[in-house]
Amino acid sequence: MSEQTERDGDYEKHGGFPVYRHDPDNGGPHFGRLVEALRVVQDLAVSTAAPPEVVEKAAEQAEALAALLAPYTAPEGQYPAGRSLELPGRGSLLMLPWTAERLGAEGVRATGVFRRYHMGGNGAAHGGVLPLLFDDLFGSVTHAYGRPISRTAYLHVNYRKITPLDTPLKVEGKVDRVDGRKTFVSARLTDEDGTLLADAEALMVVLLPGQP
Ligand SMILES: CCCCC/C=C\C/C=C\C/C=C\C/C=C\CCCC(=O)SCCNC(=O)CCNC(=O)[C@H](O)C(C)(C)COP(=O)(O)OP(=O)(O)OC[C@H]1O[C@@H](n2cnc3c(N)ncnc32)[C@H](O)[C@@H]1OP(=O)(O)O
Repeated sequence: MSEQTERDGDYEKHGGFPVYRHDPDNGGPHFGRLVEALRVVQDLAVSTAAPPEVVEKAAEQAEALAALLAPYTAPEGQYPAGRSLELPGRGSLLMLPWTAERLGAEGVRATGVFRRYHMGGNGAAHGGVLPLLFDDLFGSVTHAYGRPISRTAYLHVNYRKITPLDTPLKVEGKVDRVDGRKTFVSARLTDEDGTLLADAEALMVVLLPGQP
């Protein structure tokens, strides 16, 4: 493997995408703990008003943590973040810390909560995190359906009700229709009572050989 991320034009008939494989170790024994601790830090970073001496100490510790990890930067597809299927958000801080409960051709279901870090205004989830949730779900839906690697061409979200924080929620997505390179998908976000909070539909387009 070269210094560059491995790219294979015929990577399971996908486009010119880096090779991604599930990390069966989920990053090893401590990775999930690290990601959760960092999520707590994110929650606190957006919701604390600490005095300057505490902020200074926190900044020093954050800088020390960054310096500890920096030597281990790896090429795309070769670090556990995003590939650790058993961890919330697949171990990626970018993703919502949700867990897939069903992952198959019939559809994908995930459960989780929006946390303090995801707040928009007045105690509700930020409108921008719902498309993130749906977009990532649609990647999984398309993959689990057995479609080659595809990119989102459009994503439409209907915000039906305020999405609460710290409340167990469920999202379910499925393939509605396939037409050549096009996969039409849809999903619903509901609370535990089944109340519809948002729904979305998207078009995923299969990448051509070598397409980024
Ligand atoms: C993640 C799992 C990790 C765990 C590890 C385990 C396994 C891993 C294995 C696999 C990983 C699984 C999933 C993750 C993989 C990938 C996810 C990546 C998701 C993204 O990263 S997403 C980022 C945001 N996304 C973009 O950044 C797209 C930018 N964009 C483009 O790259 C082009 O735009 C493209 C390619 C979309 C199309 O371009 P193009 O030139 O190839 O094709 P063209 O334009 O001809 O469209 C073909 C047909 O789609 C119709 N069409 C197109 N666009 C339309 C629209 N907007 N509305 C209505 N119809 C549309 C046309 O009308 C035509 O239809 P028709 O054939 O009927 O005429």
